[in-house]
Amino acid sequence: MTPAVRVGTRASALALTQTTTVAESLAALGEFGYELVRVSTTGDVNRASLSQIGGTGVFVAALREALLDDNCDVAVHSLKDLPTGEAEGLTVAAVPERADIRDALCARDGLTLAGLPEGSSVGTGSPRRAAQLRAARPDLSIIDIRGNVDTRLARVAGLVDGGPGDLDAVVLAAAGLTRLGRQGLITEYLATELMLPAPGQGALAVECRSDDAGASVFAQALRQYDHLPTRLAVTAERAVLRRLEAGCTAPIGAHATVTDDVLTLEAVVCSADGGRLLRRTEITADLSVGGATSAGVVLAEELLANGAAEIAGLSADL
Ligand SMILES: NCc1[nH]cc(CCC(=O)O)c1CC(=O)O
Repeated sequence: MTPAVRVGTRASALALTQTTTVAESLAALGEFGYELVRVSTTGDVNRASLSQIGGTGVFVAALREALLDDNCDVAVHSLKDLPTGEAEGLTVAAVPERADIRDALCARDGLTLAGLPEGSSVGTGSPRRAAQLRAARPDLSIIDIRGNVDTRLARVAGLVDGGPGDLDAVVLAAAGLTRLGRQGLITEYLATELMLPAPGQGALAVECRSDDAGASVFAQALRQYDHLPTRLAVTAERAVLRRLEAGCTAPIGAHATVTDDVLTLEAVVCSADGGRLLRRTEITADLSVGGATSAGVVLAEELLANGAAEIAGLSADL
């Protein structure tokens, strides 16, 4: 009997549902058992504003340490929380098929974004969401919020029982809400024309030690679980972020779609106040990881050539 594969996860409700789905799929593909190893991360423990904790990878570092210390065999991350740099000794061995990429509005009284009265308060901790909200609705008051999905939902007046209800709406990733069974609270799926998601939003990454990526009991299952169109899309999106030398809290959105013959990549760079949005598209027929990376780099350079660094306060040079 093969020993159970140890699957590292954050301990939040969202992480646990995501990880359980991944672990079940892998275990079924590879015919092995699994156990969950819960790891708490700086992002979970520290309640300060995400922009304040700063740095990339607040949700990820402890999981990576657990892998490197051999406390688990694979780790499951939300791909959008994964820093774009390589992690020494570790490999993203599978990117499963992506869920809904959109951001979602959860508002009081079933309101949509257009229907929110003038001056309404909308909570988000994401500079990218804040800037695009301000661009669409300059009259709104955007409130910086933190906490897990249920804590944020509880801030909306009358949305869930017993919450403080001090806001008119919050914006969250549709994928996270759906994974938690909270999709019924979504009052509008925000169109990507209005709100480009974070690079990697709605996708997961399964990471393992590079030594195990080729030959371990679970390596074959990871290869089968990898979904190439999703991997190409997130590779292109993350290449934009990487070339712009920006992290997951930068006011940058990116979204790629992959059909049988082309990859279409869109990206937006925003000023914090939403006054300037620079948005461009790049298309490539090279459906390889290298081709997806190049598309992201080319698009980032076009954004830089049009003032992206100044608009978003980035330090990247052309
Ligand atoms: N930064 C936290 C985070 N990381 C991944 C998700 C949602 C699920 C996803 O995008 O895959 C969330 C919550 C949110 O942004 O609403």
